[in-house]
Amino acid sequence: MHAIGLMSGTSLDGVDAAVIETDGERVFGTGRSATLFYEDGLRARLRALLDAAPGLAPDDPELRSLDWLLADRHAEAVAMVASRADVVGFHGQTILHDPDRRRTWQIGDAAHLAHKTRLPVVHDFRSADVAAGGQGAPLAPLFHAALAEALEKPLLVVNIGGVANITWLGPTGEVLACDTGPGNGPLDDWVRLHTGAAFDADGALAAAGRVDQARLTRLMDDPWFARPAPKSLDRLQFSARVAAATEGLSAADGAALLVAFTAAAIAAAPLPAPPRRVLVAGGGRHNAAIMDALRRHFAAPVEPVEAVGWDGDALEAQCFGFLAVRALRGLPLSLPETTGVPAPLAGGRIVRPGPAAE
Ligand SMILES: Nc1ncnc2c1ncn2[C@@H]1O[C@H](COP(=O)(O)OP(=O)(O)OP(=O)(O)O)[C@@H](O)[C@H]1O
Ligand SMILES: CC(=O)N[C@H]1[C@@H]2OC[C@@H](O2)[C@@H](O)[C@@H]1O[C@H](C)C(=O)O
Repeated sequence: MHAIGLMSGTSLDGVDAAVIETDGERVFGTGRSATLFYEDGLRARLRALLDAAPGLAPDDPELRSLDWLLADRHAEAVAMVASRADVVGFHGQTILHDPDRRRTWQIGDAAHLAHKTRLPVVHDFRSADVAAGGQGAPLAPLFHAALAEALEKPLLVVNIGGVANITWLGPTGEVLACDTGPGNGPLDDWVRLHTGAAFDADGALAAAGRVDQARLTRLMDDPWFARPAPKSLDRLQFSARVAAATEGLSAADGAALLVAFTAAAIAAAPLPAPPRRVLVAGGGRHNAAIMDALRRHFAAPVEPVEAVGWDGDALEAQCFGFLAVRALRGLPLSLPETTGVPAPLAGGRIVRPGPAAE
C-alpha cells in the first residue's frame, strides 16, 4: 500500500508529511516528503493549549477551533506530497501525555481530514496502548526495526525532537525502547527567550558556552532517569527543573547546559548491551553541539541516519504511514518491550470519508 504519514511533533514547528510504500511489515520504498511550517500565531496558540491542557474541557472553543485548523493544515501537507495513496496516518498534535493516569491526548479532527483528502484516515494511535496500561510512546520502534532489518546489531536509533527517544535493536531480534528525556524542547524555549530565535541553529550558541557540571548533576538527579524502560515523557515534564538549573546563566552557558542535559539523558538510557553504532534522527541531529556531546558519551560511532540512507527529517512521518497500514491490517503497534503493554497490542482508529457531496 501507499500511505501518507503525518507527524506534528512536540517542538510545534509544523507538520511533516511523507509517502511510504509498505505492507506494515516491510518497507518497499519511500516517496516525497515535506514540512508545512506553522505560522507564529498558530504555534503560539498550540503552545497555550499545551500549557492549559490538564484543565481543558473537551468542548473548549479554542480546542475545537484548533482541532479543525490543524486538520486543514494537515490536508495542505498531504497535498504537498501526494500523488496517490491508499491511506493517511494522522498522528495529530500531542497536547498532554500522562500515561500514569492513563491519559494521552492528540488533537486534530480526523473526520475533517478524511473529508478534505477523500482518503481513509487512521488516527488516535496511542489511546489503546495507554488504556491497556502501556506508556503510549514511543511507537516508532517497530518501524525502526523494519527499516534496520539488514543492519548490524546491537544498533541504537535515537530520535531528537522536542523530546528524545531511543530504540535499541539486539542481534537476535530483541527490541527495547523508551523516551530518554528532553530533546530540543527546553533548548528551543531557552533560545527563544534569550535571543528571539526559534532554535539554536547548528548549536552555535551552545558551542560558545560552558557547561556548569554541578548544574548538570542537579538536572540529572531525577528519579525518572533511574526508571527502567519502557517509559515516556510529557513535553513539559522537566520545565520546573530546567528553570531552576538555568537560573542566572548567560544565553550561551544556558544553551550549553541544556545541550549537555539532552546528551547525558540519552546516554543514561538503560540498554541491554552497548550499541555498535548510534544513528540519530530528528531535528537535533542538525545541532552540532548535541552531536559532539553524544560522541563524547558513546564508544560507538554516532552518525545521522542519512549514513544508512534514511531521511532523518521524514522518519517520524514515514513511521505513521507505516503504522497506519499496520492498523488497517490489525497488526500490533506496540510490544511489552516498547511501551510496557502487557502483550503486543493493535491500535489506531479509522475514519473514512463520507460521500463526496457531503
Ligand atoms: N539547523 C538546525 N540546527 C539546530 N537545531 C535544529 C536545526 N534544525 C532543526 N533543529 C531542531 O530540531 C527541532 C525540530 O525537530 P523535529 O522536527 O525532529 O521535532 P518534532 O518532530 O517536533 O519533535 P518530537 O520528535 O519530539 O515529536 C527544532 O525545534 C530545533 O530545535
Ligand atoms: C506522546 C508523544 O507524542 N510522544 C512523542 C514525543 O516525540 C518524541 C517522543 O516524545 C516520542 O515518545 C513520541 O513520538 C514518536 C514519534 C514515537 O512515538 O515514537
